[in-house]
Amino acid sequence: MLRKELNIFTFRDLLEHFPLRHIDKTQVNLINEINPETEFIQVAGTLVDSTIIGEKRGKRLVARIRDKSGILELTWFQGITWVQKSLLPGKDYLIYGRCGFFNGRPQMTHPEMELLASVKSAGKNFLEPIYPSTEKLKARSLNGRQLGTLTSVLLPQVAERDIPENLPAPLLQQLKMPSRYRAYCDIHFPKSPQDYQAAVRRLKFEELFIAQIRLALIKLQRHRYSRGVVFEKVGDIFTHFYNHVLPFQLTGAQKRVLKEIRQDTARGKQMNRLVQGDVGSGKTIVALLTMLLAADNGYQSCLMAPTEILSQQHYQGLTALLKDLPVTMRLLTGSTKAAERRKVLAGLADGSIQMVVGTHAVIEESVQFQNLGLAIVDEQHRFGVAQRAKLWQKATIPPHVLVMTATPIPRTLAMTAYGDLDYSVMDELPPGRQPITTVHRNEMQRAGVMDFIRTEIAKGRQAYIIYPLIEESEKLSYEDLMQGYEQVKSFFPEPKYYISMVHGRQPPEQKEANMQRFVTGDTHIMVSTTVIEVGVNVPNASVMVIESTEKFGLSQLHQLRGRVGRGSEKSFCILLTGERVSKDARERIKIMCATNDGFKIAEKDLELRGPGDIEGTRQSGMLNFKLASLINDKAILESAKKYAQLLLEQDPDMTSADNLPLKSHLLAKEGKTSWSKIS
Ligand SMILES: Nc1ncnc2c1ncn2[C@@H]1O[C@H](COP(=O)(O)OP(=O)(O)OP(=O)(O)O)[C@@H](O)[C@H]1O
Repeated sequence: MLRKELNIFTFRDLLEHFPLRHIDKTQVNLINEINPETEFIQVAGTLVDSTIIGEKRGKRLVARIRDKSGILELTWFQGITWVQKSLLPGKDYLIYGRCGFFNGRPQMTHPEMELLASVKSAGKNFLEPIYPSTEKLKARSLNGRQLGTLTSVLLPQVAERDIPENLPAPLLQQLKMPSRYRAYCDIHFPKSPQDYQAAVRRLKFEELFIAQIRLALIKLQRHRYSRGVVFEKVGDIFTHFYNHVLPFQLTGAQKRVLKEIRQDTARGKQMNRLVQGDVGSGKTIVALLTMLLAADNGYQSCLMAPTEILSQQHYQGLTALLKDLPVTMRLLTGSTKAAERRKVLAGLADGSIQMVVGTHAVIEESVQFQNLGLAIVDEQHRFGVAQRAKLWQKATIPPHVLVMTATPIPRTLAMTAYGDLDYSVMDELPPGRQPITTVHRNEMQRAGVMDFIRTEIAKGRQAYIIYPLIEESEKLSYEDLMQGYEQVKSFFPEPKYYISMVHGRQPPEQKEANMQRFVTGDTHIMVSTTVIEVGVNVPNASVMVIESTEKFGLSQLHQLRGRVGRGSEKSFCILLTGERVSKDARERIKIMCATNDGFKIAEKDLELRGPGDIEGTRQSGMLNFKLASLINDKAILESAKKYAQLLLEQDPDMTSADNLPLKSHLLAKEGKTSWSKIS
């Protein structure tokens, strides 16, 4: 039962099934004293009766408890039959749980219940642990409190040597943390709230510290043992481009990142850098300058984008900038025609093509480079780690890898999910950009929104109207899009207005042609699904209308909004919804209207959804912590990172006596025998 319900297989699993909270058993609330401010309550009373009421989805079990001051209703929606069987009317119970109010009366849903007699006879600690449990287990006398009985029997059998220390003693002393054994005892059965806090802090630190050590180690091993091609000079191509072609001054952030890349690529080790830049922060030019650096040093480079459209756009933009330079760039995607493909492959193999832009077609087996020195992945979270790894195998000395992402990730998440990469942030927008004004409008205000688009078009601007199409195959949203398109056409009739439409069901050439008409300004409005979400650059577009905003997540909304405000004109984002909007969607809209800062939005996204759902981090097992939270434990994480780095700086092989226990713990955890195998 424990296995099935809680994944508890061993004694260790039980020890690591940590309590949710502790309750002070001496504190009992009287029913008539409960008020809406009381969150958790503990009541002692007699079970009056229990009845199953309602039908189908409304079916529930309601029981009544009486103490000397009044009656309290308890409700269950799940495990109804199990629970009713276990309840004994006329007996005294101790009841614990979160209290709500319904029709002015206190009510508890799915409370913890225990016979008062058994609580008294057990004579437990006064700070009693409450464990996560399930309705099935509760009905089998293994509720959140009773699980504690199992642990209280187990823990005294466990000796200090069974839970050996894994952190270095000097570190524990410095941070005034309890031993690992003490922490395990105190997290279950603390003598005081302070002991409990100290235990939790120690165990959270341990989790985060070990994760940070592991990440730092991977990075360290790469810096130590990897070989990388050397870009030793800034040559004529780069210099000419920088002085004569580059159409603007680089921002401070662009210069800083370029400098970091210069350092990485000059030291004979493989670069593995993640550049995280907010939408429109100018990552493409940094990519191009790095490719020029590779060319100056006689190396080929490739730039991979997540979609055909983006590859084509990058290719067109970059070749226009390169036209007077002695380098050849080609495009290679899934839809490259066979004859052209053969030419590109031959050119890459004999070195006559120095740069290739494309989709993941670039990393297929058949693509051989003469001397690939740099691979840039414009990731936007669509390329998996496995694909990146594939790139590295293409050359005897692996190429430098630069991953660029336009989805800002909160610092805590980045430190954990990308801690093994070198990491730069581009948090500065090019000068002259005006903040985008974002507003929320509902269906009733649609005509006003269309009028607004007309006034912007009259000023020479262009507009996007975006529909949610979660899956391109989804019939319903496809029909929505088509209906929307007809509606937009009726508001904006030809020949005064022209509209482009782009969606995933179109053949690539048609998609590209429609896109191109919008890019060149031949059409005024782009009606599209989220295929334009990432990377499209039309600086003249000043209005972004998002239909059914409630269906989009925050980071997606931010990406979409980032398609406007890319020139010097004032831009607007209009978030359209139906009249009724869920609380969550309202919260997202509020954040979007309040800020344009992708990093702030990412923080909020993390708070609202938790780390497991944040885009790009899903595959990362690194984020599954038992106790630590990347939202609430920022300070512990920062300190774990600091001490992990310090430790490896002082003792990179962990050979000192103090660090040996940690080393063996890590190796055991990884199932490895030697240090160099951790990767
Ligand atoms: N330093 C700069 N000064 C002025 N304009 C710049 C600068 N850097 C880039 N730009 C321009 O800003 C626009 C956005 O740049 P780019 O497309 O590289 O952004 P990005 O970071 O890739 O954004 P996204 O991820 O949203 O596509 C482009 O039109 C580019 O030419």
